[in-house]
Amino acid sequence: MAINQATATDAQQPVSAEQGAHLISLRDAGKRYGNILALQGVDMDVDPGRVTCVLGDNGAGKSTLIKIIAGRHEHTDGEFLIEGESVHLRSPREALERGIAAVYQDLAVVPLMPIWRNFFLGSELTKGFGPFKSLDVEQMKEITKKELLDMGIDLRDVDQPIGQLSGGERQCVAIARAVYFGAKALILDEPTAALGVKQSGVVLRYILAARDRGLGVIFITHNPHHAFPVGDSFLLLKRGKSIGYYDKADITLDELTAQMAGGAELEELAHELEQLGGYTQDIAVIREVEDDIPDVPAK
Ligand SMILES: Nc1ncnc2c1ncn2[C@@H]1O[C@H](COP(=O)(O)OP(=O)(O)OP(=O)(O)O)[C@@H](O)[C@H]1O
Repeated sequence: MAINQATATDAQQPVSAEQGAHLISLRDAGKRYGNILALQGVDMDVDPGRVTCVLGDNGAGKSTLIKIIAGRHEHTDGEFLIEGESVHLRSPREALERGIAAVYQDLAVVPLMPIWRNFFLGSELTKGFGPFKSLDVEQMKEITKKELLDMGIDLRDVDQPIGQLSGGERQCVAIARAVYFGAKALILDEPTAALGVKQSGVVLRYILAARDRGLGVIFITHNPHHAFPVGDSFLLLKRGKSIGYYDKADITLDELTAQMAGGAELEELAHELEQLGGYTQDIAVIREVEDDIPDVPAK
């Protein structure tokens, strides 16, 4: 199997603030918690209008990576650059001020509040002055409706409680919200992990919509079948280390799946089982389950 590992683009070139710099770059980046090395040697780039996928199993280091980029934990090794400037983010607010928004799996929504209220939560529009100041409900409803429609999300009624939406729809509202509030980079933390095939397809479509709006999207997932159709580049993590960084042109879905499943480990297991009494069929079944590709709706 020939896999061309992409050199982390321009990895060694000096990037001085600015022109031609990537929106986000990590160079040999890592994170230590005391003696524990949670993440090491990560090179990746995020660019406007592109989807960078981060794949890895449990404990691979995905959460640690998000925490660094979203400003929740400072990196301890290597470099983190935003538009060419080397940074150490100290809070999610700092990340937001630099245009990096994160949408987490357990979305912070108020289920009983209407969709429009959740859309503007913490950034409510007001009208009038002084004692006559009040929430501009009509405008907030109108903007919510328009922004959702612009992303291709047609919800009948923005007045309904957000808790009545499906998990996938809620993720989509969060994506539209980040786009409206001017995010340049959007981190999506396993947005399809808890969803069925159909809902996952819906979320994947909005990932592409955010990309088409010019955002640099970082899509965290453990599912290569979700990553491959929407991704432009793929960072593979395993036990806190980068095991590959590929451009789409340099890897196929089968190769990505094999890398994720630990192709070599599976072969070894097949060999061992065979010696124990020929259970190679079990391996075939494992592979079939892994090949269960969900439908991704056309853009
Ligand atoms: N605060 C911490 N202190 C010490 N070790 C940590 C801390 N956070 C993460 N780790 C360790 O770093 C490694 C990577 O963990 P991380 O949570 O980033 O993986 P993950 O890919 O997000 O896994 P999962 O999908 O299971 O959430 C693990 O070995 C974990 O035990």
